[in-house]
Amino acid sequence: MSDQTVQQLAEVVKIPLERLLEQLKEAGLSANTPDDVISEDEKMQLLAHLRKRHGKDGGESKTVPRRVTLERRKVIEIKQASVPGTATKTIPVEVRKKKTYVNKRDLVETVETKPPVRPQPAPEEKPSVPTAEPAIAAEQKAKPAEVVEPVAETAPPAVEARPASPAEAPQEEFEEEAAVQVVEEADAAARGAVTRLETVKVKEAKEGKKAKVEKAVKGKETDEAAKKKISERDRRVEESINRTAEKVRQQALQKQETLHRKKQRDDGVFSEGRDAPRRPKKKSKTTPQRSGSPFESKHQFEMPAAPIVKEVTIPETILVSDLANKMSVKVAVVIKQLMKLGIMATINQSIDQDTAAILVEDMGHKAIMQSDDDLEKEMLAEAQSEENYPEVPRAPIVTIMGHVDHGKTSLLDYIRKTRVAAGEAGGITQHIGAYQVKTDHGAVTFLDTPGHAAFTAMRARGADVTDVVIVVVAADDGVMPQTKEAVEHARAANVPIIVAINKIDKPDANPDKVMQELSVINVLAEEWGGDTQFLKISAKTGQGIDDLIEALIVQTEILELKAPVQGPASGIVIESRLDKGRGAVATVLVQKGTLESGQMVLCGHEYGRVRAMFNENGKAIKEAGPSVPVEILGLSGTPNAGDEFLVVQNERIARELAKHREERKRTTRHAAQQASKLDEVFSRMTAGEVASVNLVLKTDVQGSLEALRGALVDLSTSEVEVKVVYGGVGGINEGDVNLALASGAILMGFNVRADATARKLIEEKGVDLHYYSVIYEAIDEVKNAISGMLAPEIKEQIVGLAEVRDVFRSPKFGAIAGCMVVEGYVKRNLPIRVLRDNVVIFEGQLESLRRFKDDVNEVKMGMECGIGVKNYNDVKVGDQIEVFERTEVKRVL
Ligand SMILES: Nc1nc2c(ncn2[C@@H]2O[C@H](COP(=O)(O)OP(=O)(O)OP(=O)(O)O)[C@@H](O)[C@H]2O)c(=O)[nH]1
Repeated sequence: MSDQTVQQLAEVVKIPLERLLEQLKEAGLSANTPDDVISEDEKMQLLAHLRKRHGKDGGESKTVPRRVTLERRKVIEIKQASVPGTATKTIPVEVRKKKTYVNKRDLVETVETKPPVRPQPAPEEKPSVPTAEPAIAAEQKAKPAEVVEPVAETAPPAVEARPASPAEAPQEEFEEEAAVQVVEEADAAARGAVTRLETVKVKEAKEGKKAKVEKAVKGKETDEAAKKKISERDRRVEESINRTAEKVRQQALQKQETLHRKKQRDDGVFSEGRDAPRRPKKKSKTTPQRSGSPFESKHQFEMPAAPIVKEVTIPETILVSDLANKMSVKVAVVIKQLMKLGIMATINQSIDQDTAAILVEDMGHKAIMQSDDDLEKEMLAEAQSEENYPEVPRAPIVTIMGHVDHGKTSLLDYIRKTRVAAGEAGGITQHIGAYQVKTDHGAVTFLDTPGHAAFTAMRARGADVTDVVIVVVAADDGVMPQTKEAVEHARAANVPIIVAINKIDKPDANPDKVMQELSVINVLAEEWGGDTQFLKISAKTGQGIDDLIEALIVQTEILELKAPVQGPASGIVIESRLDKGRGAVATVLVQKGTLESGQMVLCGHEYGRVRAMFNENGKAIKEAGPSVPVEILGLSGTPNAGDEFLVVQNERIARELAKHREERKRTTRHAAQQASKLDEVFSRMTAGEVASVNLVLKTDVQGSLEALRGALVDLSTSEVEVKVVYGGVGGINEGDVNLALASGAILMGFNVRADATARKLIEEKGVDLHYYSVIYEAIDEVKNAISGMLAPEIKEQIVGLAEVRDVFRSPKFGAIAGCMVVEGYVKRNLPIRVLRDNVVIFEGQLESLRRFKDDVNEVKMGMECGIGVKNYNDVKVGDQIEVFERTEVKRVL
């Protein structure tokens, strides 16, 4: 561009001449008339002045400083000759790198890479006092600017006021779209947050979204429309967030409610099984809330305003913990209540039905008594078919008893050998605890457990299987103590007796003597006017054995033994064992119905499907009818001999019943222990429960047995009968305990003690055992028990037991027993008894108690000591010294 006059310049830049002259003057230029020539340099001088002045005035200073604050902005001056031959022009250029525009505090400038959009003035609002500056700067537009941008402030207002260029319009749309997208993203983020049930995150998303939206929208424009958009988006975002937050809250509430219910269930609020209120069905996700606030469903369980009266079913015995559970209270509460009733019980202790009932009523609930039998009957009724099947005659079940060596085993062997093995040629005879023999008149089943001990042990477990007892007496030996025991045990069980006088082949056999001796104990032969069949046999030669079997058949006819053949089987477990290869093997005796292979059976507290059945010859069989012993495989475990077995319809019932029995076994132990206590005779008598007091009596000598038996039986009144179910001489053994258990009897030891095995059983089963050393004490106690006048009891407690291992003679003390204390402790000043074979042979005091050379007061279990017994010098090795203590116990009825 060549030099111009002021007039020309004014025309070019389109400002009044006067104004230009004035500006020239202000700039200190010499040109002051319209015709003065202005050089290029002067033009630049004028531009610089104007710029300077604008900077001072503010004009665009509001925007400039914001921009110049950008550190990366670089202003350079480019010298360029716009027209060849003319002087080069200096163009100030501001270089801004896009990235460096980021200004965190002012987002408007961060987003923009172009000059900020200002409110567009209407064309007439053009500045009334234009300056030369824009015109000069406008020239820069022509220059190439790929990497540089024109300085924003050099753009004339007209340029700024023009509508957005076509290039800017899509950019604007894009930004709007971006903003919407941000909103959508935020929404999506919020939805994502909702699904994770994280309210906090939702909040964050909310804030994040807002910021983004603001950024985006502000970056675009700040006019009213934009604000409206922002507020509209804000509202939408807000709504979306609120919606998601609401969802989150509802889900949290649902979760809370579920937990609340679970806790209530755990606390036992709904612990009443079937009676418990049903849980409301879980709402499906799509099901809308019924109405109102989402908190509506939170408290479906409301604190009751009045105490809840529960109907508490109480079985015969119940564990403290179970009782607490049934009343939905803590165990500690029940224990406390029991203490108030004077009962100290622990959580695992079982209490009887009456106590439980009192406690339940005390706690404001209703007690419903339930007998275990009822419960089991109910379950059994469900398990078994109700149908009554016709009964047909069945084989008798026979047990052989007798004294040692009188020929029980020989008799059984002979019968089995001749009858079973012969009949089942090739079969491998095996011991399965019972077997059946076929005769011309019918079959007979023998229990292969000879002896009254096994018989009574079985009875003690509640299994009265035997129909007939054969008492074997050796003709050359006569009636012996165990012969009498056998008779008494058979009588206690109310089982008819057949006497087999064995060894008749022997030259010194004297059957008459046997008959005579038996008549003394009231076993009278038919030919002597009695009702007992006597057979003379020889287990060795087989003489008379056919007659014996025939007699058995006759007895069966008299007894009219019958059982149904049809229907589900039931019976008794004879014995069981665990076989390495076959698992649990049980011999069962079918009493009713027919047992078939493949059926589900319940045996005591074991159950299982019968995988296979074998008879006594090891032959697999498919079914077994009444009185048939059979070995079965497939049970879950080994049941006890004497357990009942029965066929049930399905496994579920079998499992439930087995579990119930197991539980009952656990809880009824305590109850069983109280079954036959002398203390309770009167109360049970008055309650109409007992009409007889059964006693098992063991004494030191025959004389005291007879005296005691007679005196005790004489105590019988019109209301109660005192029965000595068994009386014998000698220490109390396992058989005696089993007999007492089987016949609900009280055990009495007169100057005798129970042996170790018997003591263990007594403790385990809780049999009531009383020791006496004076006859009238025993008589008085039974008398008082049945008359309800129980005097304070002088209770003897055995505190220790020492075994004599050696005996020394001392000139000073006489016989000194070198002992080992095997139970409890030995105390010097306590009374003692000397026992020989569990029979009391001396009662007195200790003279000396020593450990090594020292006199001591007490010696504990596991220690050795020297004992001198006062006034007794006959202590022998193997004797026992029992130390006891007498305490007075007040009786409570
Ligand atoms: N002469 C003869 N001897 C017999 C007879 N019965 C058994 N014996 C013998 O008597 C002895 C004892 O017989 P067992 O059958 O073992 O007697 P048990 O009663 O079973 O004996 P325990 O099992 O110890 O109680 C054996 O030596 C038999 O051989 C018989 O009828 N005549």
